[in-house]
Amino acid sequence: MLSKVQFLRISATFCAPTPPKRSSFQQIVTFTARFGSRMGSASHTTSSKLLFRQLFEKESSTYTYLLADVSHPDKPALLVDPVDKTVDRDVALVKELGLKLMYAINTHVHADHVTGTGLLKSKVPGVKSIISKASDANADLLLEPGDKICFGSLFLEVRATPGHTQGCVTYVTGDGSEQPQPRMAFTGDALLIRGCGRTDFQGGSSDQLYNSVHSQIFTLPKDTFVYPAHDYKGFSASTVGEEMQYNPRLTKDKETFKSIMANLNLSYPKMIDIAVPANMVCGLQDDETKVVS
Ligand SMILES: N[C@@H](CCC(=O)N[C@@H](CSS)C(=O)NCC(=O)O)C(=O)O
Repeated sequence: MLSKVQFLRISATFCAPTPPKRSSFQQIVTFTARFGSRMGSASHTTSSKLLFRQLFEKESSTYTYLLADVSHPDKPALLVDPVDKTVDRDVALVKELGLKLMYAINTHVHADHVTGTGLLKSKVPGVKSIISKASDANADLLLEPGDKICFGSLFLEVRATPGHTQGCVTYVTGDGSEQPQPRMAFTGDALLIRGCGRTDFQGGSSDQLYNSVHSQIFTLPKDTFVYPAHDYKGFSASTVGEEMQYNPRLTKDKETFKSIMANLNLSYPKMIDIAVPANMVCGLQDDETKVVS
């Protein structure tokens, strides 16, 4: 029997070049982009076939992202960084849009809110939870850098971007003619718009975060859209080029960055003692029937 990690590796290998088949992922189809956000429609276009929604949870200022391949007969979908408090909204939206939710994915073990992953698994049969192996958290599928998450003909690739936490990853839409253009990077808390995640707990390291952003995100094409897990300033999206030019922390040299991060003087997130243990089991405690709320 294959382990979960082996399963993912095989999916990744077969994902892009596999000719269309009838079921689940590993399919190559075409898609139509439909954008929306809490601040109105995003002002950009991407390749057709992709349905994309940016959703917001106001207490923790968290963005959740819904992506689906609507040209595929099953309309396979995934949610990035769902929040427990807004799961009912997200499930209703998935239903209204006629999507088949396959994956509930986290960019990292959040400290400020409980992930919606566990609730989604209990409310939508068949949904698989996903997080990085480096997070040491439990989930159905544990990712390593380079792995791909396929939904229909589309996929996200996994880039390791530790520094805010040890297991942070950034999910980037695929590179290829059938994938959305410009590319889209779901950066979690590694890169925020004109900011970045703090580095003072959960194995955080400003040295590592600087390296992660510069090597894994700032090397993407400049027109790549940046979609973070949080925003505290009223922004909804940025681009790699914009952040390379205007990010007040990450445009500095590494030593200046480290000094900025060491002097943020932020108070600990209010929910940290509840959120971290709950999120280490993807929002489920003990077993899949006991859900943290
Ligand atoms: N006040 C909020 C927590 C705000 C916070 O610390 N945000 C984190 C991401 S969630 S762990 C962060 O990295 N912020 C960076 C920054 O520069 O603000 C609460 O109590 O939940």
